[in-house]
Amino acid sequence: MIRVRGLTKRYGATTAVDRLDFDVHPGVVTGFLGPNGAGKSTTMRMILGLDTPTAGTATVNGRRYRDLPAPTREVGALLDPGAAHPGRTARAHLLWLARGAGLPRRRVEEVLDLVGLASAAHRRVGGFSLGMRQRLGIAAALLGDPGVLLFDEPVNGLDPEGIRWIRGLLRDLAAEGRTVLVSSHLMSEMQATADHVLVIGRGRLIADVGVAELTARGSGDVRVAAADPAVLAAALAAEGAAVRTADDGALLVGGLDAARVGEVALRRRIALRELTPRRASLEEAFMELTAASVQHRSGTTPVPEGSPA
Ligand SMILES: Nc1ncnc2c1ncn2[C@@H]1O[C@H](COP(=O)(O)OP(=O)(O)OP(=O)(O)O)[C@@H](O)[C@H]1O
Repeated sequence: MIRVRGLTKRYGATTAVDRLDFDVHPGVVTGFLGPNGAGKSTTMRMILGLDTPTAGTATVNGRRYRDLPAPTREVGALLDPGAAHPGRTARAHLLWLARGAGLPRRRVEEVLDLVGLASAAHRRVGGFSLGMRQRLGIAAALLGDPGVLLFDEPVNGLDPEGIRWIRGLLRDLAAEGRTVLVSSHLMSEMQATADHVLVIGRGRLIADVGVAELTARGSGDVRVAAADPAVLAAALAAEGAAVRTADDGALLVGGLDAARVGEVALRRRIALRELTPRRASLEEAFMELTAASVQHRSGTTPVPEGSPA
């Protein structure tokens, strides 16, 4: 269990983390979501004792990291996959870590197996792909068999097979009763992986909510394809709807439910090819939540074309 209370970090005039309060519970995957610069890495570094809070506390199993008697057996983390020495083999890197933490040699072979690196254990880390380096970083995090795990952007730069593997691993670790906190700016990834999300923007907590509840809270829209979309779009706009056009020419209608959209089309005698009410995806719900706290926004408004949840 991770507990954060009043956690604050200032760098000069920048407040990177601003009075955060949250708990991360065992047995579920908790996503830590926020746009770039929101303060996710800084928060994780403070939980791991790598940065000192300006104010507030972060504890793991009731103690600050530096007060844990055997930290590697209680908490493991993947922060920077580039951390291993390139000239060392994967096995030598893990043996070095195990020795430092007073862990037995056989644990190194176990974690190499667990992350699928057993056959590459004798190879130098310098020749590893990004995916292999991520696996090695995860092996290091799991070395002490800790009950609390933190992963900072673990899917960054991975191919679909690597992403699928990490997704399964995170879910398995949580199912074993561990506390799993995983940061990401990829909302779609969290929708597939997390049970619960903590959303932050500009160092502040915006939401601490179940994934199902968050997507239900988003406003959603209606997707409608018609023989004459321009006429239908004008008719819907006249009824007060917000109408956008998707890449394939279908209309995405906000502010009216599917029944009303159907009635408007019938009145104008416009044949419909599709009429689909869509729940907001996690990405859309997230965009609504963070719109006010995003630091850098592009000039265009994307039209997410997610499948209905
Ligand atoms: N060592 C530091 N010195 C000064 N400012 C820092 C330092 N570390 C982080 N910051 C600032 O704190 C803010 C939060 O950064 P942080 O890296 O925690 O965000 P993040 O949510 O992890 O984003 P990203 O996904 O881009 O890493 C940013 O404005 C960043 O520039």
